[in-house]
Amino acid sequence: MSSEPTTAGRMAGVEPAPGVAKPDPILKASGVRRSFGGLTAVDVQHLEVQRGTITALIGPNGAGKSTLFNLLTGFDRVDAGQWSFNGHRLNGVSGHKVARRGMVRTFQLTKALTRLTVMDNMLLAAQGQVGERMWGAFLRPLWGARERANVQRAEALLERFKLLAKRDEMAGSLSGGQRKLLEMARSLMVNPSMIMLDEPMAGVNPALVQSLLGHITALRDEGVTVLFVEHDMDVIMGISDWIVVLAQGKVIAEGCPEDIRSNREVIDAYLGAQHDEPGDGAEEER
Ligand SMILES: Nc1ncnc2c1ncn2[C@@H]1O[C@H](COP(=O)(O)OP(=O)(O)OP(=O)(O)O)[C@@H](O)[C@H]1O
Repeated sequence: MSSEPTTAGRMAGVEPAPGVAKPDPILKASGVRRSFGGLTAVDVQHLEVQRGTITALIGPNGAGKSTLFNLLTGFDRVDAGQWSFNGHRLNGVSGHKVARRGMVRTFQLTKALTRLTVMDNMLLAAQGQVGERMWGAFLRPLWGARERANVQRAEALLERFKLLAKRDEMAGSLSGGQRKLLEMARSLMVNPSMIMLDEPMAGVNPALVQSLLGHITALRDEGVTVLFVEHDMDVIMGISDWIVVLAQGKVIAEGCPEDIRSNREVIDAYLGAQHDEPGDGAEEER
């Protein structure tokens, strides 16, 4: 174990260039395109995600981040391209099967899920990906050996995410931050090797941000690969091992936080678009 390179060590020799090859990619995508009418939402020539890292996917509003997440996880169909996870092609594989292969994405609590208890949310997630076949899951007998194991796993995860006391409460009664914790806990029910988080800090009060950040880095340290979309630059710069910048559907830059911070193209495309006010960029709003 001592000869294992650290995360930073593994990324140290990687050139900060769009589409660059990684030493041990868990996810590889090539020529992935998706249009809506005349609008090309995603047009990624090549992208690799290094195993065991926290990789941020950033970009201005409408850059295609959520669409790319949906495509890679089987919740939307590509117009062209292929991608593989752990060396297996994922084209045409449905969302819940992608999850079973170890790549999960978090889902916001839908209205229906807020009316279930925290524990039921966890148990549904164990059946595959939440959002699909959820009612079908209830029709199956719940108390086999597998279900008991699921309850145990759910309890352990709820304890880890400090939600065990809430196990029998409706998910809808949780605060914004607790919902994010539940979304993360739920996605871990299938023991994934990669987790994709869509804006994990959105709507979270500052006191819980540190706790969420701690959970994300702990997952990485346990070997789970994390890919996340986020707008908060402090969060992005603080925990990312690698950052991929998307603009108008294309990867325009990649690199470690220091590379990205000083990348002129990123500042123009991302920060320029984020801050509508003309100025010298010295002031920080909000
Ligand atoms: N189902 C859809 N039908 C039509 N257009 C869509 C659809 N989904 C996304 N788009 C468009 O595709 C583009 C990319 O959207 P997407 O939501 O992927 O961007 P994003 O980077 O996640 O943005 P944000 O940061 O605002 O969430 C946008 O112009 C959006 O309006």
